[in-house]
This record gives sequence, structure tokens and C-alpha cells, in this order.
Amino acid sequence: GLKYPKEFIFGFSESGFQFEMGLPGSEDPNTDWWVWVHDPENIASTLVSGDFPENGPGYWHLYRQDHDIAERLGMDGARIGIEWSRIFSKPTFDVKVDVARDERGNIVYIDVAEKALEELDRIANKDAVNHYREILSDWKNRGKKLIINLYHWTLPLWLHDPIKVRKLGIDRAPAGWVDERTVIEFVKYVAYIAWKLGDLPDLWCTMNEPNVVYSIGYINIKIGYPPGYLSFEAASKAMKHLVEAHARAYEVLKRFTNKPVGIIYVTTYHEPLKESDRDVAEAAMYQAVFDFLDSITIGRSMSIGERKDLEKHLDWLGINYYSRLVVERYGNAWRVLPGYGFACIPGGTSLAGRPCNDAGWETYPEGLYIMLKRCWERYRLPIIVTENGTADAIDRLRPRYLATHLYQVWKALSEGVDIRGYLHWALVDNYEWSSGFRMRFGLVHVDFETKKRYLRPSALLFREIASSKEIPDEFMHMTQPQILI
Ligand SMILES: OC[C@@H]1[C@@H](O)[C@H](O)[C@@H](O)c2[nH]c(CCc3ccccc3)c[n+]21
Repeated sequence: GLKYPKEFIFGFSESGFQFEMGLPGSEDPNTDWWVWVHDPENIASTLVSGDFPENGPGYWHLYRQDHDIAERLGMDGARIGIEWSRIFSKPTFDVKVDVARDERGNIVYIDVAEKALEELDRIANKDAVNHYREILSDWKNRGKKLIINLYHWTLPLWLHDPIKVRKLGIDRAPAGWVDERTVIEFVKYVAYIAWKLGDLPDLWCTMNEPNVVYSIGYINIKIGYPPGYLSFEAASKAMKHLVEAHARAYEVLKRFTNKPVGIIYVTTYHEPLKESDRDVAEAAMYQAVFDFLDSITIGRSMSIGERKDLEKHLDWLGINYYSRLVVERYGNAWRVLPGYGFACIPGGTSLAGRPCNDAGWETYPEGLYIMLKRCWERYRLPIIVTENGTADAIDRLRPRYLATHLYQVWKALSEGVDIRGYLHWALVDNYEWSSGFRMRFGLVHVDFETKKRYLRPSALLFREIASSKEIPDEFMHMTQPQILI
């Protein structure tokens, strides 16, 4: 069979808003996403599903059970999220911190002193801090690896109120990442978590897919993410502030811990239909993937210019991979071609003959290999595949999706890419943002009425590979891409 290194991690990734709620007492109504998915206008217009996260899998109370299942599936690592809004459900603006700026007014340094931490400790929700310690310790006490992720799209309502943005406009409402103050408040929150829980994680991650927050919230607003406010200016401000938030958080984490600090990013392979369009595909991929990561590694990018204060602010890179995008030249820009990648018919077959999942995403495992190679050659940082999976309620595609993508990881490893682990998205079915419970990504099926968990066949495939850290010969027939026509 195909062997992985003996210390290679197999595991799962999780986020607070999507997994925690489900049983009474776990509700967290103090976020932009909460008000967004409960908004009657958003539901009536079908911008959001009408499902509610408070009917989710209930990880807040059922975490021991899910950790038991993860252990049973041979998992030895996890990325687990902390919800900022649970820690600080009220504004932290009044806590004083030192902020330094460069000659153009960019925030180049934030220091959270002991005095500020004590003030934050008086405001913080201690029950939430203690409950996260219980959840994270339960995983650690099983001898498992732990990555704490500090931000996964939800913002405290006092920082971002998307309904007020829609009604009053971006300049007269709490504007989230468009507002520079969010950078400072984020760093206060990060410093506080490092101070309170810094003994627990093996690795830190500042944020999950910042590019999704600014591109879907302010540009591709039909997907239905808050605030659904079309503005390129707002998108570019949000991007700049997310880059700075990562870098200033990186520095403050280093003051409390010597553990590696990374970021998780969605690395979608952008491919031209015709080779003569390769230049626009590369330009599209640069804008979607490499621009942000260049900003925080080489300190220089098209969107941020030259920013020495941002360079070398990344110790490891989390790669989320699901599918590709196929693009073609369109005037002096490009457009996405329907029928390929993320732009397919749910449950259909792509124009390349590949099976497509319940979300209409084409199975394209080769793209994972390409992005692993591209990111390794560009940044030479240790990589963890922090999300990979497919929306597939009846598990018709997931077994082969799993085998083909794990094969591509093995192939990149065999060519010298420093990949430390593979975290599947997801362990159990969960709340898929504006799609609600319609999209099921779990290796494990959840009955959201009873909260009971059921193993899908691909959970057993995962267990075979994870527990032996090998793709056995008997599975090799499933590792090559599936072409249906
Ligand atoms: O859609 C599945 C998962 C989400 O549940 C995770 O929270 C998020 O990290 C995540 N990112 C992606 C890939 C990029 C994407 C984002 C939004 C919508 C469609 C694709 C897929 N997923």
C-alpha cells in the first residue's frame, strides 16, 4: 500500500457557529451570522435557508461523544474553533492598548499589556472560557494533537451588525472588518485567549479563509453571506484589515507562546479551459489565493503594496481544498465557466465527466496535488490540509472522494512537499452557513431531531486508512480520478 509518515496526522476540523449549538443553553445570539440567518427578509428572499444553527449537532454539550467517534475512526488531530462572541459578548473598545502606526497611518504594532489583560478578564465571559478549556482538554487528554483556530467568519454583533448595514449603510452601522477598529479588538481577543488557554494547543491558527469573508460578503453577494453589501471599496478595506489583523495577532501570540502560528486559506485551483488563457487563470488564482498569503510572508503583494511590517508572519499554512474553478479570458479580465469546478449542477456530471456533489461541486482531486505543490514551492512552509470533503448526504461520492484526495496528498508527500496532516471536513453533519442543513459534509450522519450520530460507509474507509496511516492495496482501485463519460 501507500504509506504516510508515522507522525502524519489524520483528523477533523470544526468551527463554533456550525457545530456548537443544538441543545438548550448552547445558543450564541451575539453574532452577525446569527442575526443574518434569522433575518425574516433574508429568509423570505431565500438568500438564506431558513434553517437555524440552534438546531445543529450540539457539539457544545456532545463534544465527548464526537471525540469518542473521532478516536474510533483512528483520528489523532483536530482543528477546533473558539467563538469570539462567546468570550466578549459586550464591547471591549474601552480597554486601552498601545497602537503604533507608520507614516501612512497603517497599524504596524499593537501591544496588549498585563493591565489590559486584567481589564479584559473582568469583562470576559468566564463560563465560556472554562467551557472551552473543558472541550479542548477532553481532546488533548486523549493524547491528540490540537490546533486552536481563533476566527471562523462570525463577528460579535457589537462589531458587525449586517442588518443595520443594509438599513443604514456601511458608514452608519457597526461595519465589521471594513472598520479598522476591528483589527485592534481582534488582537485584544487573541491576546486574551493566548493568556487564558495558551497551555493547550500544539498549533495556533489566527483565522479561517479571510478571503471568503471579504469576497462573499462584499462581492459575490448572491451566495448570501453577511452583510451582502456590494462594494469593491468595502471588500478591499476588509481585506487590508484582515491581513493586518492576522499579522498583529501573530505578534501578540508570539509574546505568550512559542507554538507555531498559522492561517487557514482556501486554495482553489484556477485552470484555463484553453492553454492560451493560462495567463488570466494565473491572474485569477493570484488574486484569490496568493495575494493575501504573499502579504503575510514576503510582505509585498498587489493589494497591499510594500509592507515590511507584515513579512515573515506565518509559521505554517492550512490548505482547504474542495474543487477547482475553470476560467476563460473575458475582455481584459476573466470569467468562471459553468459546468466545471464549483459551478456545476448539484448531483450532476461536470463537462469534464466528473461526478458533482449535492452542492454542485465537481470532484477534481488533481487540483489538491497542484495546490499543495504550488504553495510548497512558493512559501516553503509546513502544510496541513485543514479542510477537504464533499456535500454528499447519501455517501455516494465520499468514499472515492476520500481515496482520490488522500492519494493526491500521498503523491505530493512522495515528491517532498512537507505535509504534516489531513483534517477532513467534516466529522459530523453541521450547519452549512447560508445553506443550512441541506448540505451534509459529515463522515458521520446526524439526525438533527434526536442528535444521534450514524456512521456513513466512508467513515469506515477513513478508519482503515487513518489507523494504519496507509492506503492499503485493496483500496488502490479507488484512488484514480473518476471519469463518468
Ligand atoms: O462549505 C464547506 C466548508 C464550510 O463548512 C467551512 O466553514 C468553510 O471553511 C469552507 N470553505 C470552503 C471552500 C470555499 C467556499 C466558501 C464558501 C462557499 C463555497 C466554498 C468550504 N467550506
